Amino acid sequence: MRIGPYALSSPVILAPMAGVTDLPFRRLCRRYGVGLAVSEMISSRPQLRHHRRTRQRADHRGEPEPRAVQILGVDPEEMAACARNAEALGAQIIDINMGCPAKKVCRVAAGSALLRDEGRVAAILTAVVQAVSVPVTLKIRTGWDPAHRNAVTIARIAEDAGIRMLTVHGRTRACGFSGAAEYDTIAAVKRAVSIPVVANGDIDSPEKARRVLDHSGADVVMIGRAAQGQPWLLGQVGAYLASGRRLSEPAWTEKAAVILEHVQALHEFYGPQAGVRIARKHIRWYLERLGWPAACWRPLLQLETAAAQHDALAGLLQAHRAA
Ligand SMILES: Cc1cc2nc3c(=O)[nH]c(=O)nc-3n(C[C@H](O)[C@H](O)[C@H](O)COP(=O)(O)O)c2cc1C
Repeated sequence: MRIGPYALSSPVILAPMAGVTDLPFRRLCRRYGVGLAVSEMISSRPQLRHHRRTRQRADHRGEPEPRAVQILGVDPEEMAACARNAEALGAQIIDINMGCPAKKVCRVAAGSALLRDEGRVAAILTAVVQAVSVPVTLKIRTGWDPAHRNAVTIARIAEDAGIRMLTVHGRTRACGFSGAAEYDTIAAVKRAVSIPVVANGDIDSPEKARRVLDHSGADVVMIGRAAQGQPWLLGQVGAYLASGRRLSEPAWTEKAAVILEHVQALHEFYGPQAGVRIARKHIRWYLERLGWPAACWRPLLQLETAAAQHDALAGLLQAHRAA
């Protein structure tokens, strides 16, 4: 599948997740072969443009092409300026977030709240597409609530505005993350437009990815939470979709090396203080996925310095290997 000049190397895309899909995690996931890894969202508010956090989110050093940056906002001109800035910083794809359900985002009518204002959706998409020379993509939910599933209308607006790929998370804003994602609306979107459609929501195994693509007719899948604590899953899904072949689990030594490398990369990227804090949730996800009891990893989450966190984790992994 292509997004403008870029042919995706895999039918799997890593979902943007604020607080998770930073540069260290995206690099790791790219190594396991995802076709695209979208950055955490960047607010279009001008006063945040030069904020340290914004610069970190737009950082793509050492990441393979195409590099995608997601932007969020309500004002067409601010969104256009934000997209131009992201392009100047090296973004090769601009993704627009109209799916975020967070209260603090929806309160200012951004994210999934925009789905209630189709006129504004058209204005934002047109302004951003005209502002940059790189492809612009869009991520939405199926609608605001189950009585207002307008994803098909939004998809047509997006196609008319020049959007090059549309991701649909199979839940409404009202659903938050509860209940199961549904793929009928994604199928209806796929039938309604000719731009590539990405299916997203609750995809957590190679077989599920296959079923979702078969059911929806979507071109590729996007995976978020299932990649937490097991980035290798993305490669397993990609291989299965491409050839029907089920890759075996990575060897224990590979997993241990990846976990340590990830934690070290977080310490380097954020600096020791913030790095230790941000690494905690990843450590927990990794060790939970390995089936370790909380009593085993909880003490690790109390450690305050990068060296203590790294060494304790290395010791734990080593002890497990030797056991
Ligand atoms: C912690 C977290 C942060 C998220 N941040 C974003 C975001 O910044 N932009 C966005 O479009 N979606 C965001 N999402 C939604 C995901 O991209 C995705 O649509 C959702 O998790 C459903 O996919 P999944 O079931 O594979 O996780 C976030 C989800 C989670 C769990």
